[in-house]
Amino acid sequence: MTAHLKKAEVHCHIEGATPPELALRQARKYGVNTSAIIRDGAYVWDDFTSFVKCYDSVASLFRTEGDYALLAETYLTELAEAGAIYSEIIVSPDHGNTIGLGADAYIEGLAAGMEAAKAKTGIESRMLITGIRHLGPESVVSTAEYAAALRHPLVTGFNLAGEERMHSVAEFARAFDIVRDAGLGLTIHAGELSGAFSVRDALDHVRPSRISHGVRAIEDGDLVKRLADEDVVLEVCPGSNISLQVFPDFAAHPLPPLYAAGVRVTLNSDDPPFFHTSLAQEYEIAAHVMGFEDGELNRMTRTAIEAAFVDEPTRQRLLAMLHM
Ligand SMILES: Nc1ncnc2[nH]cnc12
Ligand SMILES: [Zn+2]
Repeated sequence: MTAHLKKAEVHCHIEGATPPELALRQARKYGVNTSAIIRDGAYVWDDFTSFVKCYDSVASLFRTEGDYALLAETYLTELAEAGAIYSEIIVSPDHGNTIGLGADAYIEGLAAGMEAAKAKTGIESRMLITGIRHLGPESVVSTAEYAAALRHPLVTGFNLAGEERMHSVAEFARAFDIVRDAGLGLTIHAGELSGAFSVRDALDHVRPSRISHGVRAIEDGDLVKRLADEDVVLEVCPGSNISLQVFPDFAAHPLPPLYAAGVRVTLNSDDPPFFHTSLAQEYEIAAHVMGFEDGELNRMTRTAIEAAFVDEPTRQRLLAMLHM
């Protein structure tokens, strides 16, 4: 059992955290037919491309500040009930723009939900704005410019998500330069759908402190050593990787050998209901399927706090909570 452990995660896409029941409620509110995206209470997709399509349809069910506040509050409250003290949610102002809400109202709605969850449960959270890779480098530069200018206290980082097999990392270097200069924390999806080369490219062109996934670094021993030597933190999402068939099963997942090689790793849920998981379940699988002991799981939680994009007093307060 891992229910008693304190937990933290630094990688969850907020629209991807929508419980199907909430999506159904939103669909009723807006008169949207969901038969193509939800069947028998579960999201319908069968590969990364159809996953993104389903994800975008779910995102389109959130149309007001209040809708986004409800989503953030719902997710973070449930996470806190599972023992989480900290969460970084990946947010995409592009979704706010697409639905006609606008980026500022999108961010303010999420922030209101994060504050409501904190008031109820104590959970601390931050937002990472993400560029969407398959929309291309120009779109990601605009998103980076928006993130750099925003200066919202709860927006502390930048990510690049989406179809990893499109474009080269080098094409996004300028976007990351913009947000680095603005003082945002940097992480990037790599080594999930693409191989070890994508992790090396990310390190060389973006210089992030963390990599979203990064697990396919296991294909290259020198790269694994580089990750360990350079203290790069991996945001590992085992349930997501199995659902998307990056690895055939949990027995083949590289989390244990990465950990054994001294790579700093964290446990994350990615898009929990899409991948039939939750942060609590990721801890359970790490314990009971991968064989990690409580002390090792606590070390992953500590790594998440150490690598979190928060100010130092907040980090010290969260680290102290791990000892309580
Ligand atoms: N697992 C994932 N990989 C890349 N982009 C995403 N967007 C939402 N979930 C994602
Ligand atoms: Zn992700």
